[in-house]
Amino acid sequence: MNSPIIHASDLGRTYRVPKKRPGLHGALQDLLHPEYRTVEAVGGVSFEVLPGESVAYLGPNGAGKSTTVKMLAGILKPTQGKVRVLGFSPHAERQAYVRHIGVVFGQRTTLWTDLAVIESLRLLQRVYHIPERLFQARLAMFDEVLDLRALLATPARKLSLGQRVRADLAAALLHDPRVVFLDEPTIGLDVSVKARIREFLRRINRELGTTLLLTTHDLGDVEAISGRVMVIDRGRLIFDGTPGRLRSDLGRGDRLRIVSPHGQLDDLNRATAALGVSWADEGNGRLCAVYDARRVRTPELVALTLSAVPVEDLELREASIEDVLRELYDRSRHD
Ligand SMILES: Nc1ncnc2c1ncn2[C@@H]1O[C@H](COP(=O)(O)OP(=O)(O)OP(=O)(O)O)[C@@H](O)[C@H]1O
Repeated sequence: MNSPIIHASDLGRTYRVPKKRPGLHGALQDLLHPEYRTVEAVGGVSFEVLPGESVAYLGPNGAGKSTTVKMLAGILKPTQGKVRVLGFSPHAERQAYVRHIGVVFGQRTTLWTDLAVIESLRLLQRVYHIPERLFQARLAMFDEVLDLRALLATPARKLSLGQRVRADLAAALLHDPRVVFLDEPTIGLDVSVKARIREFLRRINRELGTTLLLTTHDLGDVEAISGRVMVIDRGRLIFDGTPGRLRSDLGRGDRLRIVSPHGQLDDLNRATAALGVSWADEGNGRLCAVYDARRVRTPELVALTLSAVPVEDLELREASIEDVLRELYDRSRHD
């Protein structure tokens, strides 16, 4: 049995932020006698990650995702709990630790902005003592999916966002790290670059066994890359499981939509009342039932619907991960 390579136990982080007092007098007071309040970004999360896993770390804006990634990557020191990755304490042993991990931030580059991409990669080759043969082999592999060669001579500051993220991925993975943390790697990218990056991450996870932990707001990333989803909200873990379990645990939100210009809402509601399903009129002869496929058998619902009204067209849609997450966030906010 594989033992975990990431251990987070009651891991938390607060920030001290200066209070702002109103008016000119307040501004002067802030300057002379600053007062602080404490903001809890991550309130104590516990999880473990096995080698070779690909984990999506999801949550609404401000949930604490980036803060967690920064603590895992050794950039931020936790204010609570414990974290160990690959046997290292990331912040305390940062210098030795960074040789074993890769970090990619979609929103900012880790390349030297004035250097041509190849010069940055050559510098990293020296930092990580990568033999020339291996360096060339890795470049060739990256080039296959990321189409890197075309970018090598360009300084990072002149790259488009999509080109820059591709170069950043190459830089973060050059030393063949065992774990890679990615904070919104596909943010702002067009569909074709996104597809390329997803393919690349899938390959390094499947073929090289690289462990991935990525934050994203793009559920396409989750479907394409991750076998496990962790959801954080207001600094707390509210879900940890497979994308399939995320859907089945929260199966509500499945939809049956019909086109029935002559169908009566009352007839439909009467026919499906025993199942506890009610219908909404969406206009133009379209009628929709939102139901929970764990409780209601879809074939039975369809049969009752077809016997109640004349149906011209029928469409079934499973709850998407997006629907499910929305419900999860709503539920967590009302707890
Ligand atoms: N340097 C900082 N100083 C003060 N507060 C901060 C700092 N960084 C983050 N926070 C606060 O901590 C909380 C969590 O922020 P974090 O960036 O980790 O969330 P996130 O889930 O990554 O959000 P997003 O999806 O918007 O990127 C937020 O309330 C944020 O305002």
